[in-house]
Amino acid sequence: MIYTITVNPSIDYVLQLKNLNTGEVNRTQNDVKLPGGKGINVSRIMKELKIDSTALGFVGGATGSMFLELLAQHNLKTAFTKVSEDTRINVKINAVDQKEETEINGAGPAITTDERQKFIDGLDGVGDGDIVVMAGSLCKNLDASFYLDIAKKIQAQGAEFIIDTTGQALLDTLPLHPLVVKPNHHELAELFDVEFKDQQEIITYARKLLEKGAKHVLISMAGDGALLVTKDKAYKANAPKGTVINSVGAGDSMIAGFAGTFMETKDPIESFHMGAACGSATAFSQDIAVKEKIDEVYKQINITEV
Ligand SMILES: Nc1ncnc2c1ncn2[C@@H]1O[C@H](COP(=O)(O)OP(=O)(O)OP(=O)(O)O)[C@@H](O)[C@H]1O
Ligand SMILES: O=P(O)(O)OC[C@@]1(O)O[C@H](CO)[C@@H](O)[C@@H]1O
Repeated sequence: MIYTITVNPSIDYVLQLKNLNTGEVNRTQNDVKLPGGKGINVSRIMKELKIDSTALGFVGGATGSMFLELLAQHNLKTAFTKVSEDTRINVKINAVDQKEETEINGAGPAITTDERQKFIDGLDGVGDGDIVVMAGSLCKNLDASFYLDIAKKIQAQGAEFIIDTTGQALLDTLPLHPLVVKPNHHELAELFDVEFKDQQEIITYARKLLEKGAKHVLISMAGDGALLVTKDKAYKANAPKGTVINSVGAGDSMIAGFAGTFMETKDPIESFHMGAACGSATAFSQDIAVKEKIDEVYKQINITEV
């Protein structure tokens, strides 16, 4: 079984307007509310790929109830831990004429010691052969060691983990050998406090994540595609041409496509191909991509050694 952990899920309030004028009243052309959060997006893509997953995390308050209602439409298996503070609302603004996406993400609820413990105890059933995907920001009073504690616990129970987070929280988990890490190229540069001049430098720094313990390293580069870097090789997936509608969740979709395919095939290149297809398919969709879109985009992706 794959478990996804979204510590800090959200209602994603996606607003589309022609132009965003800050300091003025702006009116939307179209708006939707989606059940958001990185692990949720991973579970949603896995559902499209017919791969079973259970979504875990903290939910609370009236916004938490609405989040669960929105999520119910997707028929995912879930086991959330209830908390007393409200689930956050994240605002995503797509200014169509300006071709600009602006995101404002809430801080999310504070988690009490009891709620934290209840969540950790809920992982007792995770075991041999399971994969746990941990993705997204932590709630405001959870320290960076939260992911590390989970990784240690589920590993002791025989499961593997994938982590999609940034900064020190990511670096701390590398000695535990995560199955996959997927920083985007900006996050990779920040990790090492460098600026990349070319693709070769990105590959060099991605390899440092392998040296520190990651089993597979993907680097996503939005409209420039993605890289899969192994000890002695590197592969590039192109980003097919298409109309970008809402790229929120493209990175999560890539992780879902990679992890789901890897669990079934153990073939990193085929998994990368599917990951890239899911990422671009989501960028070309209003919401997280559906299977038909993924299949269409898959045929337009080429994986080349670089
Ligand atoms: N404009 C685009 N055109 C085509 N493919 C795209 C585009 N944006 C994203 N993708 C695909 O999706 C992958 C993941 O996107 P991106 O690099 O934006 O991830 P991210 O920064 O983790 O995003 P997020 O946090 O919003 O999920 C890219 O590597 C690429 O394959
Ligand atoms: O604030 P975080 O946890 O880093 O990111 C949360 C978020 O931006 O990530 C998803 C897209 O990747 C969205 O569904 C959600 O709103």
